[in-house]
Amino acid sequence: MATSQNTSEPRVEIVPLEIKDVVLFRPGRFQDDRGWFEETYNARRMAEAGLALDFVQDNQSLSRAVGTIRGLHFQAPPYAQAKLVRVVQGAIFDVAVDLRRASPTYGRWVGAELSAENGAQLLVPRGFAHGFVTREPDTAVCYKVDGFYDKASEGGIRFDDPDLAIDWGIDPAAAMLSEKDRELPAFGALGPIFA
Ligand SMILES: Cc1cn([C@H]2C[C@H](O)[C@@H](COP(=O)(O)OP(=O)(O)O[C@H]3O[C@H](C)C(=O)[C@H](O)[C@H]3O)O2)c(=O)[nH]c1=O
Repeated sequence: MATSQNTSEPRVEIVPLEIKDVVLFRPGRFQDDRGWFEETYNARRMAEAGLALDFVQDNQSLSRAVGTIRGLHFQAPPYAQAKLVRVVQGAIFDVAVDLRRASPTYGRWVGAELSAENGAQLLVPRGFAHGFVTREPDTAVCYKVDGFYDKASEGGIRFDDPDLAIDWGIDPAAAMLSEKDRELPAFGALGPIFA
């Protein structure tokens, strides 16, 4: 009978990004001959890393086509949401846009490659718009939010806004979008939503 060997101890890896409040990290995987095990979320470890949030809802979406873009979305206060995003199947380029008027990085975006393979997670604080483009077919994205869904407070910005100039790595004309996302307003049309 084969027995598995535990070949490595995981450690949380935090990768600094250009917008310091958006955090990219990897919880760490216990690798052995069978594969791996990972604590994908641990409230105590998040608190120890200074990333404590009270998540109240888990979401999951499946996007079948490569080049599917979901976003850029946010919920306005008092229903703003921080998000902890990870990919359980496939891969995305995940993007956060700083909408906090008082922020030195207001109107700036930051992105990271998240995949089932790399196990990376992106923590997007309240005050940001969030969106992603899929890099593989049948990509499943799971994310925790710290505020309940509130349709009336939903807002968004069109993915190809020229002022944001997000490099999605695809031809914008080839993007798969929902009708809702095709109709999203320009960044310049946003009012003062987040202080
Ligand atoms: C977000 C959400 C949606 N819905 C319903 C509303 C629609 O009938 C249906 C699809 O919603 P939507 O087209 O907004 O789904 P996405 O385009 O994936 O939106 C999400 O994509 C980007 C990347 C985000 O960061 C947001 O969390 C979220 O806006 O699910 C719910 O019932 N609860 C929810 O929390």
